[in-house]
Amino acid sequence: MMSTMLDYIEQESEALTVILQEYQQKLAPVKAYLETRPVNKIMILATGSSYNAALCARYYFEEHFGILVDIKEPYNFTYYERVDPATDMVIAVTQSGKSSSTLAAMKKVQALSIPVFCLTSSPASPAAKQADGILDINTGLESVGYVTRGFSATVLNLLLIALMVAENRGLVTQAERAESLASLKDAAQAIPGVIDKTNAFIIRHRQHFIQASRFVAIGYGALTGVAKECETKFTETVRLPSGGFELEAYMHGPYLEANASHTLFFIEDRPHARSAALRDYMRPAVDAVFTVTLAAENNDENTLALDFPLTHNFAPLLLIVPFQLLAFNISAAKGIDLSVRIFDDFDKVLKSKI
Ligand SMILES: O=P(O)(O)OC[C@H]1O[C@](O)(CO)[C@@H](O)[C@@H]1O
Repeated sequence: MMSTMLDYIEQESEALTVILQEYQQKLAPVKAYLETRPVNKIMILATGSSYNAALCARYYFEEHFGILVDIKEPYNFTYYERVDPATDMVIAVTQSGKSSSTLAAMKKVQALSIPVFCLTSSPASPAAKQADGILDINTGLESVGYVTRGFSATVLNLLLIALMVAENRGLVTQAERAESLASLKDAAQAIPGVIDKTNAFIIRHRQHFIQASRFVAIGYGALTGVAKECETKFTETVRLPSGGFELEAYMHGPYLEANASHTLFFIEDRPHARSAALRDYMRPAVDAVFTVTLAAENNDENTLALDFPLTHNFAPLLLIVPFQLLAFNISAAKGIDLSVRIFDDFDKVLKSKI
């Protein structure tokens, strides 16, 4: 039987655990490259969910270790942008390995005699073949195009690359490295519990989610990537207007569209004063505000409290799961069959995937 999006979400815990066990082999080209030069600045080329995954991981590089990261949309990079001469390493992230814009951007970098790594779920794909080093996400491809397991696995691989670069540069002690790996393992193993809590939350608010007509997710720091992936996943599956915003950016224009038909999600790794202030301000203006947080229960029925403290930069690994489940459940409740392709000739006509 064909796997569903729900099957892939349920496989995340095991998939992340395997990645943690095997990343030294799967990401070996990174280690070999680091032996040739120290890396201080990385350029990531990615689009869609892969771009969102890079947003989730970037602050572990940057805020935690001081390793600079530029994330670029491949199409604009190819036609309008240049490589910063300070760039030490280029990683193209494409789960399918078939995104044409990412492939074209890789070729532009390589034409400058700069090597490009490809982080992909498909080591036999065109982008992987084009790469100077293949970094295997180590999950295999998903038969459902609306990736979930692959998204979480991409975030984890990028976090592990950050750790490898930091280790090479002497930015992390062996004790901190071991502690970080243990924390990532704990997070992977916490996913089944997150799924249970989310299922109870979805049952509680099912009627609301089914009739909602506009979804907005708001996050800060690494959680901006979670908000953006909520936008991507809801748009792809629920197929209603859905937006994902950085907290402060939402306050500069987007809030003005709010009305009584909006459902707002606030994404928090712990109690966050600025997020709470915006939530309190917006509550009377919209249909409902929900909070998805790693903090403990607070008796608010509109809060999904995962009660699993985690450092900010690892929080996306757990906080994305409720949005993946919401996307699956709301689309199912609306009778959308995700196994039926729509716009079936899109790639053939637009050639966005080869
Ligand atoms: O990571 P990839 O395979 O380059 O895909 C990027 C994006 O393209 C899509 O597959 C749509 O074509 C999205 O679902 C995905 O986020």
